[in-house]
Amino acid sequence: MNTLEWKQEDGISWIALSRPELRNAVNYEMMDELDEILHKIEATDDKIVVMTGSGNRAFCSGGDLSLFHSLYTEAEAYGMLSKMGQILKRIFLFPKPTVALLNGAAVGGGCELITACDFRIARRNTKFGFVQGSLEITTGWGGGTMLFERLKPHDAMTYLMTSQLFAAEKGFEDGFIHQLINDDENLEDGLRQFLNPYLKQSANVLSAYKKIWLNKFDLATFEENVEKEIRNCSKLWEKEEHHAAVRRFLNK
Ligand SMILES: CC[C@H](C(=O)O)C(=O)SCCNC(=O)CCNC(=O)[C@H](O)C(C)(C)COP(=O)(O)OP(=O)(O)OC[C@H]1O[C@@H](n2cnc3c(N)ncnc32)[C@H](O)[C@@H]1OP(=O)(O)O
Repeated sequence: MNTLEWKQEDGISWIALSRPELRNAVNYEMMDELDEILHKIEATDDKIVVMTGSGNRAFCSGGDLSLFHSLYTEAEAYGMLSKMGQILKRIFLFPKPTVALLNGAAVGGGCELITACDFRIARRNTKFGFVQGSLEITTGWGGGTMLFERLKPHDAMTYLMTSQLFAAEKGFEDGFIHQLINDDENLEDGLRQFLNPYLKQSANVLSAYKKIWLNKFDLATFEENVEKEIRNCSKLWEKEEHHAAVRRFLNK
């Protein structure tokens, strides 16, 4: 694995996004490795999947703009967006409970990635934000559709429409972040404290309850809405406003 680290410990499968020099931005290799590792984890008797980032600055900064800025047309954008969209759907529908441990900022597609997880845990004052609007696009990996399954509609619309960065405390108030870890606490210890009651259960019990949660979904409509979201983002991607916004970021 070049872009991820995977370890299994005490019933937990840990996945760490590992491109800290680019704030764990997602490239094609990371997508392929994520897909491979999720397949492997599904076959283990691990109870819970924890996804985190390497370094202490970012969980994930979304798509790798230095790479994806070369995608110009709607069709080119759709190819990348739908590839990662499939992986986010896989995480959202994963048969074991999934947890995003925010070691740092989760922005853009990185915020979509944490939304695909069942639980989110963050150190106080960690920032998260669906900043795609500031790049003249919308969520493009399915995270917008998934957010409406995690929050009250008004809060989901505020997160998406304002393109703002929020502190973890705001997410905790809204029920998006499920545990805040204090600055003087070790991040992993704080996670284990949150997970201990879950880890006391068997893998079968945990996956059975995850299945009950997923059974409520009209899967066909969910998948259709994710596809529409990806198509919408692809259309906006092609516009000059988006390309100019990405150039501004890369030339900052
Ligand atoms: C559907 C998803 C959607 C898509 O793929 O279409 C996206 O996700 S679009 C990308 C949206 N993401 C962003 O706009 C986030 C951009 N990054 C940031 O806001 C910051 O980097 C932050 C808050 C994540 C971390 O800030 P910090 O001050 O700690 O770091 P720097 O900004 O100085 O960045 C360090 C270094 O990393 C490079 N970098 C950061 N994010 C990306 C990225 N998404 N793609 C490519 N490169 C990224 C940044 O340019 C710096 O590089 P350097 O060569 O050291 O200047």
